[in-house]
Amino acid sequence: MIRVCLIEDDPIMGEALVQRLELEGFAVVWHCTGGDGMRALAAGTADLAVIDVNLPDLSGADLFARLLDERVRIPPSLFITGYGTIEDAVRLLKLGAADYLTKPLDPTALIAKLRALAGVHDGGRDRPGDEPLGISASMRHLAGELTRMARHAQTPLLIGGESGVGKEVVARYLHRLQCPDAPFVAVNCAALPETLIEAELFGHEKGAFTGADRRRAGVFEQAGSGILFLDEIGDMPLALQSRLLRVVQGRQLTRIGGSESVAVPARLVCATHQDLAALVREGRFREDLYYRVRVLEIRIPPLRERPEDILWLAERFVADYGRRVPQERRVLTSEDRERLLMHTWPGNVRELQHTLERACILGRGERLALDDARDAPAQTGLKAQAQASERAAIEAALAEQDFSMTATAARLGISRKTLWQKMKRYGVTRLR
Ligand SMILES: Nc1ncnc2c1ncn2[C@@H]1O[C@H](COP(=O)(O)OP(=O)(O)OP(=O)(O)O)[C@@H](O)[C@H]1O
Repeated sequence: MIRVCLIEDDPIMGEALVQRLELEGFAVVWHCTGGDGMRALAAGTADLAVIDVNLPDLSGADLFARLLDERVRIPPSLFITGYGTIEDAVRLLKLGAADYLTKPLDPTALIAKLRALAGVHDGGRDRPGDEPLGISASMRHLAGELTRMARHAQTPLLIGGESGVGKEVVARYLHRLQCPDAPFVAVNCAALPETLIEAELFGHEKGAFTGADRRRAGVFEQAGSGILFLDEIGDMPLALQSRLLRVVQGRQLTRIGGSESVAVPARLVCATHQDLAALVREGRFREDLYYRVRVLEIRIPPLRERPEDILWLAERFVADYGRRVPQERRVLTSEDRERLLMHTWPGNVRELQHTLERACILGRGERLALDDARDAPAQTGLKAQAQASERAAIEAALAEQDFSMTATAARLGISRKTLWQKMKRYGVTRLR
């Protein structure tokens, strides 16, 4: 059983935490003053500590600093701060705290963090829909909304949010909640060649066009009664948007070259990092389709707006690496945590994941090489220079072509798919 030393002076909060922690299978010893807590930690009988920063006799931070001075082996410690600012958290992490939570305290988030620190998995993680999206209030709220939305299995949903925030992860979460045994089919409208999108979506009959040597079901059909995830819906060519609208409205389609109507029971979940309303105003996205696909709508906040998720995700990515490469298990130090919290993550979760993957690969022993990872794409050498100028050319062409994927790809003489892949590789987004 994991032993938790709880240092909390508020009697109501302390009692509630003891009850909840014991219910979750932790053994808790509760101390109401900093002095008592310090002596308990010095005795070395706890596996984890939960420490309120504001204690009557000495602050949680002072308590921690004194134990450090006395060279006590302090267990991984999670602080409860009343201020909720990153600066406070960073100060505590600098001292060596494992993590922090802000008041009002979310007990479920506390349990998740304690389990992560103790290296145990959530008991229910393997149940469908239980894999959490994050521990921040906004991601928990979003998970709750998805639970409600899962009950309306045919209503289209639009997921907005910057590139790399986890739109596909959220769509898959909805799928686990709604229909885990039905298909989940994902299509990226920006990566598909324009000439193939129609056949890919709606399928075709044998002989419908040159090369159509057999009947083929499109993704709408492949999704059956599951979920069809159309990523980057803002990049759907205008000509196809009216056809998509007809299918979404009538819930049936006709394959290219065919006449038979095929029922479409799948739920349509679209995603975009663009401002669809602005695309409508510019005449690049049909207004009627816009209203049709966003009957339900959610926006995933960028990582910088939910800093509580940064360390939680980071722990998961490092643990994932350890599972994949057991001979190279790495551990985040307090300096690593501090550095991760200070960065604003313009590339969101994807950037965090890639940074930690590189830091794990380049690390040694238990240590991650976070600095080296952040500097990895350093602009030295011929190859790096060629890549830097390729990236600059892509950014310039995108701006020149008003961020249209099709026009930019044509301007650069490459396919939309290649353009998409290069943008992903260089972390180029199309935000104005
Ligand atoms: N909550 C999460 N938990 C674990 N991994 C996540 C989470 N959110 C995002 N990721 C990871 O971050 C990466 C980007 O996520 P995803 O592809 O869902 O983002 P996106 O918003 O759809 O990106 P894009 O707009 O570029 O298509 C993926 O590798 C995904 O596994």
